[in-house]
Amino acid sequence: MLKLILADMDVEAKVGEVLADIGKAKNNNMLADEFAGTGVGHRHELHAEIYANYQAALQRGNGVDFDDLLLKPYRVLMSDPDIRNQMQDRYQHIMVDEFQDTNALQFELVRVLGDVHRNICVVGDPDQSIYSWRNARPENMERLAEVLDGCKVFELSESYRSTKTIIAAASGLIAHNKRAIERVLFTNNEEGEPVEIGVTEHPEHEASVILDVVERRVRPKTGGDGPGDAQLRGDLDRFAVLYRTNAQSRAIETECSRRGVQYRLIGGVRFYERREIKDALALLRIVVNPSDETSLRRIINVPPRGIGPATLRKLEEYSVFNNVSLLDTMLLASDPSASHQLGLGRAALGKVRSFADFVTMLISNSEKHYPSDLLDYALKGSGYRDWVNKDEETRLERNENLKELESLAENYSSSDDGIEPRQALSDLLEHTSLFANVDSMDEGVGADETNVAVPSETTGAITLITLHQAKGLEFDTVFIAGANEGVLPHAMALNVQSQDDYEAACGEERRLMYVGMTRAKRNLHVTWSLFTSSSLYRRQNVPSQFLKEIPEENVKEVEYARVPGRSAPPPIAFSSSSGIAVDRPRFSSVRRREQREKFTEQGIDDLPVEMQLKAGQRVKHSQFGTGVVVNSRPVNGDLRVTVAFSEEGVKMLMASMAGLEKV
Ligand SMILES: Nc1ncnc2c1ncn2[C@@H]1O[C@H](COP(=O)(O)OP(=O)(O)OP(=O)(O)O)[C@@H](O)[C@H]1O
Repeated sequence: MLKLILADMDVEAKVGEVLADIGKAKNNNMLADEFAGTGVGHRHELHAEIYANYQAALQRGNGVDFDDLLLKPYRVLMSDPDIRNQMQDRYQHIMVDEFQDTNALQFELVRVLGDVHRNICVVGDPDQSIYSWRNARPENMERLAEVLDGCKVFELSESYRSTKTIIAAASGLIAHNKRAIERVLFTNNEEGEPVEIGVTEHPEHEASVILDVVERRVRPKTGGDGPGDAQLRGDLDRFAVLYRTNAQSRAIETECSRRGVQYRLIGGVRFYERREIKDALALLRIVVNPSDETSLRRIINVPPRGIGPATLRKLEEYSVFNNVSLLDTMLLASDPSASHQLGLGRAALGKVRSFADFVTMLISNSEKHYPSDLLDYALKGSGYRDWVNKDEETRLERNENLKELESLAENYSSSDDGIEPRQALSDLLEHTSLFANVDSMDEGVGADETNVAVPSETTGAITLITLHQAKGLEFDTVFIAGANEGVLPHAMALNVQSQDDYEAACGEERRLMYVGMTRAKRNLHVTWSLFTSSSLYRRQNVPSQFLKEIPEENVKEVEYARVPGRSAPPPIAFSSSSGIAVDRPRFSSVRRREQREKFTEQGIDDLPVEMQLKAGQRVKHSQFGTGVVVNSRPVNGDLRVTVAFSEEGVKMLMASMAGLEKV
């Protein structure tokens, strides 16, 4: 929808940036005109204008976005005392978990709803705040204590989950963040094993190392035939592999498949994000809300029915110019003067009319037919079912998914409880909307056109999950994979404008690592890889800066691959299939300290020639253009460079990833 608005306005703006600004404004309780007044400059004015047009388009389509689901009720509560009283009376006790991840508007909603009875109980941990990019405000915890008179604060400092060593390791890491409250966790659990930090060759090798550890742990003392053994499969539930980005699951998935180890991929393509489910629900949504243009656009030419982009464009132009809905515009196709008005030829008009007639027929039938019959008819009548069946490769999976949706629709298809068919359809769609967006926050989630098989939610499988999604969960053994600089912390946190931005962004990445580490009950393994791949053209990685922040007395280092420049020979006995490590005795503390000091004290002259960028050096960047190095500092074998670009201003970059050319 936003792309269309930008095209109509004939302006160039980045969709992601505009949506982020609109979301931020809404989460901070600002309508478009209020947002306009909060800043200056061309970009701000443009985004404010786009926000206003976006809101008008939502209203035309009788729709709201997710942020409106907070903003609109809040505005109603604040402007209508009757509704406010009613709601305050209905919710006499309010409990909120993960309060550190609430935004400004959620805070206000809780405060207003609980203002009469004042029975508010919230739980949260500012050290686990990982959603600032969704406008979360960890300081809401302290603010609530300030605004609620007589509020009692209970410190929950005892961990019942993890071993002493894991708690100490995670606490040592998070102590590197600037924190408003320095919470000290303790546990009465056992001391436990040291946290294992393993260096591997490349992601495939890393996956292999992880699976080796799993296999060793689940292998029975006597009998059995490896993890394929039924008795052992239950064991696999105790393991989880955590990673920063969805894309990282590839290597681990492949290795699991290769070894026949069951895995459960969390955050892959979920049921409601699968293409056929979205298409089927779009058909039903138009029936309930004929002005829902997003849904109409989704299936107007799915399956292909000859209403191509050029025809759609003309329909949309007419719709926007005359301020009528897209479906109403399509219905004009029956009018004798339509060809002239819409600027469409006879063939195109016929196709538009035919589909518009089909949709109106569905709408009228929704008065008398319950959702399961209606869905069946919609899929057949629209040609969708035949279209799905044409694709040999995917038809089984897609039909199974549609069948599952029909089973759900059946739950809403009985006249026994006196609910009318149209109301039943609304109820069904409301149910699906709630589940369709639960926590689908992470990058990479929601692939649309190609469904990836998601292993069933059975027991007996390793969990593969992003760090963000692992929040709140716990496992006996946790692997944090890909602990490389640029991955964790993510490159986005490294390539920022200023030291303050860097500290804020890296602080959040550190909290993410902290969340990951505290998911482990007994064993924690953190791995990183020396190279980006096994190919000849691979690039060298740098270990995550977080690794050296974990107190060394809680760590055991294992070299599954030889680290260049380290004098000690790698204590590895490679098996024929993969690198099964023979544990290396720990460095003595003195030697380790010497090594670290050497590492951090490395000067610019020790770096590869192309990375030796000193103040005053002119450089060129593919995106930011030319600039001058203002400052540079070696960090962990890499170089943090501050560059003043003539067009784009000052940016802080990591030399290994920025691709800076000396000019
Ligand atoms: N009082 C208790 N006695 C024994 N075990 C407990 C107690 N409280 C919690 N646990 C156990 O400790 C573990 C962590 O508890 P819980 O998930 O409630 O913590 P949490 O504070 O929500 O953690 P996080 O926010 O880090 O996910 C669980 O396995 C839980 O069963």
